[in-house]
Amino acid sequence: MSMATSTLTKPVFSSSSSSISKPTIKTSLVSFNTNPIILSLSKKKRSFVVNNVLKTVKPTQTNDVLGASNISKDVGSLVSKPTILVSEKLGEAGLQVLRSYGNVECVYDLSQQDLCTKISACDALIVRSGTKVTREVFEAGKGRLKVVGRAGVGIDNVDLQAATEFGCLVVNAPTANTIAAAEHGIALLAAMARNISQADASIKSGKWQRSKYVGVSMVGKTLAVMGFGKVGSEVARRAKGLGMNVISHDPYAPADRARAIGVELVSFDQAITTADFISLHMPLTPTTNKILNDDTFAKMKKGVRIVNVARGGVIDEDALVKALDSGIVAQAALDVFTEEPPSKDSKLVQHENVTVTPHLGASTKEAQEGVAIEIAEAVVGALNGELSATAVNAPMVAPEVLSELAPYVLLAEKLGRLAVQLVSGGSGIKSVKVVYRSARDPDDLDTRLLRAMITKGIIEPISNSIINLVNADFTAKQKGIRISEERVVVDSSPEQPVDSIQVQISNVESKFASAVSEGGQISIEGKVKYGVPHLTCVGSFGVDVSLEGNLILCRQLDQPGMIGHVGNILGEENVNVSFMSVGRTSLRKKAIMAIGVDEEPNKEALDKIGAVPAIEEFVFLKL
Ligand SMILES: NC(=O)C1=CN([C@@H]2O[C@H](COP(=O)(O)OP(=O)(O)OC[C@H]3O[C@@H](n4cnc5c(N)ncnc54)[C@H](O)[C@@H]3O)[C@@H](O)[C@H]2O)C=CC1
Ligand SMILES: O=C(O)C(=O)COP(=O)(O)O
Repeated sequence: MSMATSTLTKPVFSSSSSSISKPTIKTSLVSFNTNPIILSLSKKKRSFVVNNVLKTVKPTQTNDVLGASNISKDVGSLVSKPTILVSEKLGEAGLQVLRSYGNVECVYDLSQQDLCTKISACDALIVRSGTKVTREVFEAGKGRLKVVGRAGVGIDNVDLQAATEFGCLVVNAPTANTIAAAEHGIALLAAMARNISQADASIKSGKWQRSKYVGVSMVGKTLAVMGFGKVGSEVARRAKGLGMNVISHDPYAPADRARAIGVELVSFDQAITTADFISLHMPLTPTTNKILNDDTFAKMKKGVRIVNVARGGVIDEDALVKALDSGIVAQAALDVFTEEPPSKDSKLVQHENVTVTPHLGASTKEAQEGVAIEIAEAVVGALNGELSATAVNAPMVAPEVLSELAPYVLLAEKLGRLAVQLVSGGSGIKSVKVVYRSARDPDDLDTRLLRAMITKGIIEPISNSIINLVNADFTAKQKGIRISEERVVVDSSPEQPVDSIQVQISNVESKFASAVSEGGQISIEGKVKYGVPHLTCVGSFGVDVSLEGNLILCRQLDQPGMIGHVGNILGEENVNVSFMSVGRTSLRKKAIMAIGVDEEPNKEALDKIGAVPAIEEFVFLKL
């Protein structure tokens, strides 16, 4: 089969028409809700037309993989600044970063109901540990809430599953409060060993009880650090400086990192049975929930001392009270509680052998400023459509990979969008196959971003879902769409990450029969040329049309004058043609004409195209 392609940047006008056979399959306009019209897309600014007025907005990334330009389908919200709700105290430096970007509302101590009400008008939410970001919050923020920033490490107060389902990115600030938390752990350890808070309260109540508050020494004692991550390892380092023998349990920590600071990694049981002091530094997860309980306390050395600056939930608090009462645990120093604040009459808090602080681990001036800046930058980046290095519920894509893939991301989304419009009925899609042709080794090509954007292109036109890198796979699965990928190594330049992307949709009827390949699937293929996405193949027909504006695909008998004829019709209706390309299977037989148009042709124009006798079928597609 020979395939010839000719490409013209402007239509060639000719009045010749032909009167060969009647059209067989005709289709009409496919209309979708689309995003605001982006008129200029430069690194410096974006311009939008709203009520006939040209407006510009802050710089944004062109590779908007998080769908930030899709925050709302309302154009007005795009030209106004995003609204960022800060629901807990945040350092001033971070607030300044946020204020220079959006409207910042700081409203603290919101009830769950008030948070849900407020969130529906917010693009971003910044929280610390005190705000419960539940499924209801994500439901209320649906369609607008784009990112939740956790100004700190622990994200156990955020329903990550719900965030993912609603396509909301969750970012945290994992590094800026490490030292503060470690220092607080050490402070609690020393304060507990020397009865500082109890002695302080005693002397302030007029007593002088020197013999009552004899403490224990730390030097030479064994400290078990449970969780050898950022905080745990800094606690270990400091405890070594105090002359303690430090062991650690962390199933995921590399032994050489521990060894480097003189810490032995041991099993959970070995840690808790040999320790004089236990310091907890693991996240609260279903596995670590109540990891210290009746059974584990029973295994500990009598008189063990426990520090918790991780999360209250890692300890069964009732079991700890029992262990304190029985003397298994001599003392505990707690910064965190299952319920915060704990009830006033909490037996644990009131226990004379317990030292407590109100979740102060991260509360140093330095840490709060650092965390605030870290989270503000991550949130602003996310609102710009960038992927954050601290994304908690999205695949990490390195910035260099992101920038390299940028034009392919656009191509992927447009191919998905085109492919779905070729399906008759626009629904019932079960199986999508994506074929990437690339000279790269498959290990050097991260296709998650491309797959997500194809999924976005396929699903968004046929549903109310807003798809981005966060929720693409989840939503596809939920809608019963199986997306498989195939890599074909081709002999082209490995400089380019991808040579071509082909999207195939199987087991569906097409409203444009020529888009169905010999294998029976709807199949379209595209390439990036000079940084611009192009459609290069429709079914078995080769074409070459840049994927900008809208597209008309016509199948006609290959004969002179067709381009001019259709171009004339569009010209008469004031529709500007940006690109034209003809692909044919063999001379004077069937040909496909791909016409890029800036405007959406009206019904009359489309009817006139349909009435051209040589045109057998056509479809208008919105990109
Ligand atoms: N009290 C406070 O104000 C603060 C509390 N934190 C809490 O401290 C904890 C640790 O924070 P980072 O060190 O920054 O996190 P990280 O992620 O660097 O370290 C956590 C470590 O726990 C380990 N881990 C996971 N499951 C474990 C298990 N079952 N047993 C033992 N180890 C396990 C992980 O492998 C990881 O190495 C978090 O829960 C965080 O929320 C952090 C900062 C301040
Ligand atoms: O970063 C963490 O995990 C913390 O626990 C700190 O919490 P906060 O931001 O002080 O409410």
